[in-house]
Parts: sequence; C-alpha cells; structure tokens
Amino acid sequence: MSHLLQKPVQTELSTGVTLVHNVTTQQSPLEYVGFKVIDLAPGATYTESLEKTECCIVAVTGKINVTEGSESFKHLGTRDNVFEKVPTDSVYVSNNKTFTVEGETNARVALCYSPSDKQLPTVLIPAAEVGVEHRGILSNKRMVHNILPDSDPRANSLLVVEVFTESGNWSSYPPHKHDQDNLPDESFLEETYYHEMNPPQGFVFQRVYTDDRSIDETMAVENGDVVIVPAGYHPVGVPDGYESYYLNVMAGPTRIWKFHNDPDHEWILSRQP
Ligand SMILES: O=C(O)C[C@@H](O)[C@H](O)C(=O)CO
Repeated sequence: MSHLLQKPVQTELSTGVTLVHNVTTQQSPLEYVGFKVIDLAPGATYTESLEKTECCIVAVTGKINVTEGSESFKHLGTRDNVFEKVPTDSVYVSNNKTFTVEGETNARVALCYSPSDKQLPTVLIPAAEVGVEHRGILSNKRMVHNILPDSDPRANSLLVVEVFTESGNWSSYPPHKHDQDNLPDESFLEETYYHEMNPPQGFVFQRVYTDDRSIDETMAVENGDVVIVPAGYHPVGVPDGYESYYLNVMAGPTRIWKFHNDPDHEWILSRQP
C-alpha cells in the first residue's frame, strides 16, 4: 500500500472517544499539516492543549459542543451524513490554547492542524457563513464548501474546504499542484484528503504525481481513508454510481492557494459545456 494512503483505525483513547486517523508532522512527510479524526459517543469528551499549533475543529457528522477558555459553542453540527451536502459548523482555535469537544450525539470530528505562533481569537465558523461554490462543467462538476478559504483572515496558516464530486466525475481536476514557494505564480501548500463515499462500499482513485515523477502513486481510496499530498498534482476520479466527499486541509509558509495546472491537461478547461 502506498505510504501516502492511510486507512482508518479504531483506537480507543478514553471511554467513548475513538481515534480514527492521526497524521502528524512527526510521522508523515508533512511539515505544515496535521490531521486527526475522532469519533465521540454522546457525553464523551476529548481535550487537547495546543502548543505551537492552530486547529480547526470541524463537526463532520453528528452534534458536538466545543469549549475553549470562557468561549463555549453548543449544538454544533448540521448533518448525520456528509452526503446531506449541507455546510457544517467549525471552530477555529489558535496556538497555546486548550479546547474540549464533547459529543452531544454520536459524532465524527475532524481536527485540522498547522504549526503557528500567532495568537488569534477563538471563533465559531457557523454553517451559515460557509461559502458554497459550484465548480466545473461536463464530468468535472463538483461543489465546494469553503470553511476556511484564503480570503478569510481568521487563521494563521490553515485552509480548510469540503468537496463533493458527483458520480462519474473528476475533481481536483484538471490536475493542479501547489508545491513551489514561488508567489505570485504558485504557493507551497501541503495537503491532506479525508475521503467518504456514498454508498460507503464505493471507492475513488486519487493520483499524486510530480513533474519529475519522483512521486507517482495512484491509489484506490475507500470510505474513511486519508490521502497525504506532500507535493505534486492530486486529481480524484469517481466511478459511476458513487458520490465522493473529501475534506481538504492545506497549509504552508504563506496562506495563499495559488495553484499551477498540469500543462499537459490544462486544455480540459477550454471545453464548452
Ligand atoms: O476544485 C476542486 O476540485 C477541489 C480542489 O481544488 C481541492 O480543494 C484541492 O485540490 C486543493 O488544492
């Protein structure tokens, strides 16, 4: 199996708290992005003290309560299943703070991290403020929920988006990369993909490749898997009959998403509907 593909685990951290994914900068090729998925049972709590790291807590499914110091956000989360395709609630917490997430119902929570030394206010990013964007034509149609886009200054490094790709379509496509710290032409952003499929026995294909092919991995990705993108192009293809969801976390030295399309495939963008 590719070292860029991570399968879900079921590690019980405490009663009612299960760790499903843990991508750290120590145990992955990533320097700027960390990512966890935890499942919470009703009433179970998960507490974490952030050191030189910021975190965006995403209520993927179910309902949660989040507290940080005197800040308390109740009844977060808008969906039982991501394929309801409605935006969800998130909370941004900056470095050197301690937060607690409590399951109000059974809940799946994504914790998106990036190193940071800039203290910023803890903020709720309510579902109603999440920008919904429809991109692409023909078999390149997808819908994006912009949870923390680069136009939102509330984070230091983190960028967080959700992407829904229709059956038989492609997203993160035509292939693009953002692995050169060469603004204004391209930014350097590492990335993680947390995938789900509907129905859940589905799979998608994700290729991660660089121009020199020093990375060239094509992965069969199943429900709940994480793909790590340290560099390179990273298109996703969705088989007929299945819908795809993924949560992207990106971070790098500069908080700008400036990508570069693979010149071999850029012509895709010039087609007419
Ligand atoms: O538009 C899409 O298909 C989503 C991608 O842009 C995805 O968020 C990504 O690749 C970010 O670099």
